Amino acid sequence: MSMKLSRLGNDDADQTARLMSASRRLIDEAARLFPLAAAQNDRTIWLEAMIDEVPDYLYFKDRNGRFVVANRAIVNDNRREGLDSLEGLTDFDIHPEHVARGFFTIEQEIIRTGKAALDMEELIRDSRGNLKWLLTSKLPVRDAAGAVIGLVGVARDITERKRSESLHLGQAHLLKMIALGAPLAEVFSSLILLIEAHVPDVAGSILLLAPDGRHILNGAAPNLDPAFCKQIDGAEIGPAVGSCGTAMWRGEPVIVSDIETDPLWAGYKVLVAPYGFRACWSSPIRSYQGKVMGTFALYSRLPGEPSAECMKLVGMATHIAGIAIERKQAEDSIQFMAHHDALTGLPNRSMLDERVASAIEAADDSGGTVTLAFIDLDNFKLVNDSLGHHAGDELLKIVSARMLRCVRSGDSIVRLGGDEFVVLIDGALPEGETVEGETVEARLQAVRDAVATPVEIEGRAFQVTCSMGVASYPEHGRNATELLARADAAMYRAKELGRDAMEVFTAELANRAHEKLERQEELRRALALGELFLQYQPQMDLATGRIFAVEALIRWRHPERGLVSPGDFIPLAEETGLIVPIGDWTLRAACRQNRAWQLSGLPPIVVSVNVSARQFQAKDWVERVATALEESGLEARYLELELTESLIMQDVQQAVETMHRLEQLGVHLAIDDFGTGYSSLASLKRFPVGRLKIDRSFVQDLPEDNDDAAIAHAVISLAHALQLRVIAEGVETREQVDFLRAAGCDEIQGYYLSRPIDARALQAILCIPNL
Ligand SMILES: Nc1nc2c(ncn2[C@@H]2O[C@H](COP(=O)(O)O[C@H]3[C@@H](O)[C@H](n4cnc5c(=O)[nH]c(N)nc54)O[C@@H]3COP(=O)(O)O)[C@@H](O)[C@H]2O)c(=O)[nH]1
Repeated sequence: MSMKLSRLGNDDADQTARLMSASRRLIDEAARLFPLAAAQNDRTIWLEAMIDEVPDYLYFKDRNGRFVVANRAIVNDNRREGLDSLEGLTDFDIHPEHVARGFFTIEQEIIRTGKAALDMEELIRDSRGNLKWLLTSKLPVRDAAGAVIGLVGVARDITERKRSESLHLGQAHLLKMIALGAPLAEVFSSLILLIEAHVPDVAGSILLLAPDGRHILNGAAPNLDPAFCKQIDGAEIGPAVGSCGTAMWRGEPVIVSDIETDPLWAGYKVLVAPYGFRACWSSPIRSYQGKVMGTFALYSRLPGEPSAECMKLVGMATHIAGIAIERKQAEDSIQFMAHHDALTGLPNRSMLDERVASAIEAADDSGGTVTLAFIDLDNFKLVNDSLGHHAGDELLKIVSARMLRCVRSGDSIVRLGGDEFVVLIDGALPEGETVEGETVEARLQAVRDAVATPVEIEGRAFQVTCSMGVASYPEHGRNATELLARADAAMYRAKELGRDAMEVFTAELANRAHEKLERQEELRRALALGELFLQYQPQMDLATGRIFAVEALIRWRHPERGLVSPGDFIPLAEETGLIVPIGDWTLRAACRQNRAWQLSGLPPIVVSVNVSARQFQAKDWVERVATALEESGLEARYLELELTESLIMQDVQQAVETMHRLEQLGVHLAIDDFGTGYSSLASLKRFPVGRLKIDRSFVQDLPEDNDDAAIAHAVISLAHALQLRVIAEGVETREQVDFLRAAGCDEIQGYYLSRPIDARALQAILCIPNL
């Protein structure tokens, strides 16, 4: 028995041990007294007086299950009218048949086997109708000869413990439901049922505050009539809108103890009257930050106020409901973010695939068609570069909203990223097919017109057009990927044709797209097979005539097409991202070559390397430069990186930070093609660069062209004012050299000095003292 007792809590074990020892004494006493029981003597009186003081049930039954002795606790809980004692009764007299049968079976087993049954949990209903949990032990009683003559029972009321256990289990179950993402309505129903199981005669309800913060939405009310709930759904909250509408409005609990008389229910009591509810106690459900998200209410058929215990349960319920709602909201917002673009709120690429797939499915069922239009804004970069990202974002939001207004509810506008959008429409363009009385072409034209309507941002008005490429299902592609690729190819064609145009995919475009893919593969192979190599073009100091630097220029020796100029493959490499590995290769090869020249005894020079935006924006770009230097053994001061204005202007802040990190490495920085971009003079002074390179386009018509001459003068004086050196590129003639020297230009590069040549040929030039 001690082993069994050890399974109980300390308190329970002590008490049970105490009761068991009292029972044992009672057993001894009863065995001694039994033959005389009919004529109770004085000793039984004091014995009964003693056991009557014990708050637990204590009784002795004969072999037939008849009570011989029963203490006051069990008698009180099973009192029937006109009955002061249980003596002579059996469980069949005081419990329903099925309950009594259960007790009887166990007791007969104890009597038959002589073995005790310990710590049994039993559920009974007492004479007041209350359900009670008992922890019961029953032990056989033997006479002097060892024969079982009956049994002693000890039972303790453990209803409170069971109640709190079931509450804890219920809470744990609810939290598990929430964690596993069970539907909110199911969580709410379970929560309400849990509270209803612990508060007698109430019906629970959870209402939610709509996202507009003004209206009530049904949450759950498993034991309220759905017709009643329907009447409340959508009601506007306010200072006198029943208990819940008022609790949401006030943001505090509203306890209405009599619906019939309370003014808060004046306009609503007729709704609840048919269901017989007289009291309604409602408490707000709040978010972690305290925002009201709904209410938890209990309806009672009796007028009155809730007990403190009941309000404690309501507090627990509002807390759990709050967690469930917040968890659902977080899940919804993650879900939304995964499928929508954060800036414009439009569906994103992942949603496009789904929508195209279901549009295709619907088209297959109806024998219809689907049109996909790829849109790229034409002058978006200009806005971003000149007015900054904030203005660019504003523009994207305005254009998105306008496009949305041009399409029907069944159509989709998707933002792919940057300034690229997709319009998805049921129906095909080429046949001029009409959807709801309007041709698809007219609808797409409306989108283009909406984009092209002038916009005013930060007090400045401007116009943005778009290039649109269109592909249709089933004519141009069988799935989202194919349709998108073809619409994209058509959009590129529209750009090539001068922008602000709409192009439909054609077989010719299909060939071009195929060719492009092939060229991309060829370029990838070229890098792997070593078909790329570098040429170097010298740069001369005009004051000393010394070749102080060279620009590294990439070349491709194509096995069939011969020498391919970078102008033919760098744009493709940039578009496809291949520029990153190609640029890495160029950087490492240029550093290695420069170090090789130094080791061969030539006077040290700087090697200048072109950098693309994609390379520069790579997170580990500075580390890549450091690695190239380390691997080659070249000192950082013999490397210069040429950055274009447009590259820097894509994100000035980020660019300046990266430039500073490169400067700390000791690398020189120059701005290439100066004058062709849109760098503001104000930001120029923030860039840690050493040189400006005047673009070839301003040099080629010098000295005759007055405009170019003026530009060259302006760039030179600006650079000098900022303590920068100036190099002119594309210098081909003696006249140009003379003009530039007279204008104060520091350095030159161009065919006048030398075309780009390979490393060995350049070595020969470097050996010539001064040009
Ligand atoms: N990201 C990288 N870009 C690179 C790399 N190598 C080259 N490039 C870029 O490709 C563009 C075309 O380059 P290329 O055909 O090599 O033309 C260069 C020179 O050959 C040319 N040049 C030089 N002097 C003259 C001249 O007197 N007349 C004349 N008509 N052309 C001349 O100019 C080009 C150099 O331009 P720049 O870089 O702006 O100094 C070109 O944009 C290259 O930048 C690479 O490795 N990575």
